[in-house]
Parts: sequence; C-alpha cells; structure tokens
Amino acid sequence: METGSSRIEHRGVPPLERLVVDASRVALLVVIAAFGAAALLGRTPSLDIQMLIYLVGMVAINLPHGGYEHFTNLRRRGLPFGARYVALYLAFVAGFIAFFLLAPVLALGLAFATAVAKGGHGDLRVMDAQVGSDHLEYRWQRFLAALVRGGAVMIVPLVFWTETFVGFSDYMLALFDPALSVPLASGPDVAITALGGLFALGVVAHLGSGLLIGGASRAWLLDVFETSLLVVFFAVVPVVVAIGLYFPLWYSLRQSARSAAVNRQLEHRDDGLPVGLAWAALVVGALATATVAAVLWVVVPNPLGGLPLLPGLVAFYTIFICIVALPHVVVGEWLDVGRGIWYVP
Ligand SMILES: CC1=C(/C=C/C(C)=C/C=C/C(C)=C/C=O)C(C)(C)CCC1
Repeated sequence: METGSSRIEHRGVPPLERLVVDASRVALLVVIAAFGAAALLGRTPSLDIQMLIYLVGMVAINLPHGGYEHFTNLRRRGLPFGARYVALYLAFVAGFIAFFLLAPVLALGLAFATAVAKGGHGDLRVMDAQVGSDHLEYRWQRFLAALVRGGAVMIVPLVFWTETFVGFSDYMLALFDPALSVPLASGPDVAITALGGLFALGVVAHLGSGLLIGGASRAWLLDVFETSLLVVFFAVVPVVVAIGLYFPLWYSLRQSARSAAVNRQLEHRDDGLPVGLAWAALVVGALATATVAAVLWVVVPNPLGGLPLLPGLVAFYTIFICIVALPHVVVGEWLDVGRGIWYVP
C-alpha cells in the first residue's frame, strides 16, 4: 500500500522552518561534541548536574510544548470533539496511574514504550512535513522508521549506559515499592544484548529497504544522517542528559517547525478563538496538568521513592510525564483519525 509520500512541498519550505530543523541537528552535534570531548578529557559532569539539565529541559521546555501541541491540535475542532478528547485523555491518564499502582514493572515497560512511540511517531511526521519521506513507500516502512527513530531514544542508552539506565529504572519503581527492581542485570546482560542486536537489525532493515525501494534520494540520505545522529547522540551523551535534551532540542524544536509549516498551508491561520478564550484554554490545560501531577503525588506510596531530592524528582517527574504522554500518542494521534496531533495535510 502506498502511504509514504511527502505531503508538503520541500523545495518551497520557508527558510525559518528549515532553519529550525537545521538547528535541531546542529544542537545534537554540539551536545555530542561537548560530551565527547568531556569524556576524552575525563571531565564528564557530575550526576547532579546531569539531573538538573534533565529537569530544566523536561519541565521548563518540553512540558509547555506538550500543552501547545494539544492547543494547536484542538483549536477549530469544536466543543463536542474537544470534550470527547479531554474525557478520553483523562480516562487513559487514570488507567495508566492505576496500572502503575497494580503492576509497576509492566507499567514501567509501557512508559518506556510511550517514549519510543512519541519520539518515533512524532519524528516520522516531521519527516513528512520537513525532511522528506519519499523513500518510505509502504506502511511497514513507516512503522519501521518510527520504531528505529523512537528505539534510538530508549534502546541505545540501555545498551551504552546500562548501569545508569537500570539504576534510574529502579528509582522509578521505588515510588511504588522500594523492594522492586527491573528484571535485568546491571552489567552486560543477554536480554540487553539481544535488544541492542534487534535494534541494529532494525536500523539496517529500515535504511536498507529505503535505499532499495527509493534509491539514494535526498530524503534517504537525510534519513541516514539523522538516524545516525540520533544513534551517536544516545551512545555518546550520558543517558540522563541525552533524554533531558532530546525532548526539548530535537522533539519540540522539530514539532514547532512542522506545525509552522502546516499552519502556513492551512486556509485560516488564526485559531478561531478570541484572545481571552485562547488564554483561558492554555491556563485550564496547565492547571489540569498540574492537577494530574498532584493526584499522582498523593496516590503514589513514596512520591520521591525515599531518595535524595534530585533523583527523587527525576524519578517522579519521569513517571508523571510518561503518564501524560501515553494519551498524547494514543488519544492525540492514534484515536484522532481525522487529524491527529502531528497533523500533516
Ligand atoms: C530510562 C531512564 C530515564 C527515562 C526517561 C523517560 C522514559 C522519559 C520519557 C519522556 C517522555 C515520554 C516525554 C514526553 O514528552 C531517565 C529518567 C532519563 C534516567 C535514565 C534512565
């Protein structure tokens, strides 16, 4: 089935959006160079600094962007639709919180899958809108592309930063029960090696099939570059910083470029809401998000996992963001068949 054509004319992409996409690539390159050089000099920043970078990147930059994405998705779509969307969203949030309380280890697996789905699916739509996806002709190719780009966010750091990855995963489980730990060793582990091997195979299958089907097109070459960039980024940059900078510097930047490109193509560029109402929608959204965090804090047995403040906050915030990110993907994209949060006309 033919699904993969780029739906926005790339030659006509206005410079600002192209600059923003370029900026996301440069940002990752700069971070790779900085942390690569620091590692060579034996001066990698302390874990405390890494956790601060994570919290600032995720709370101050990534979270507001998430609110903005819902706002741009829901505007002009009418009240009944918006109400259904919010109700479903809250149902998924409540369901995921309940899942964490009942089966924390499985729920943590779902949280990691959410990060993969959000990073991968979101990036696929950026390729459609900005980078080019002509080499992804079939649905299975698009699925593989999303799996590889999203997989880079979780599987590459699991392989290269195993101890920190497993350690923080245990911290996250400690919110629910301090005795729990992930069913993986912290050293070299068969399951981790197998997952890494499968991921490498996925990269080869994704880029190889793109080349066989579409030839060495500009879109394919850019895909090779960006996929390699993500893999190197998550291999070289310590995991806490890598994930803490990926979402603001890659995901949010590129989604804002995508939505700017899409808005430019839409007939009515204004949001159809009086200024006061747009403001109110954003404030209500922010308060609702804060309420989810407060509810989570109250229902979770140990909100900071009995840990010192910084690791406790990283663990709590990560569980929280995964809980609100799951419906972002499921309700905002998969169930919203008419448009979806990563809309590309
Ligand atoms: C595994 C792991 C982490 C997990 C991060 C995750 C799972 C982030 C998810 C973010 C999402 C879903 C953002 C959406 O906008 C940390 C805390 C970096 C610490 C190191 C190990």
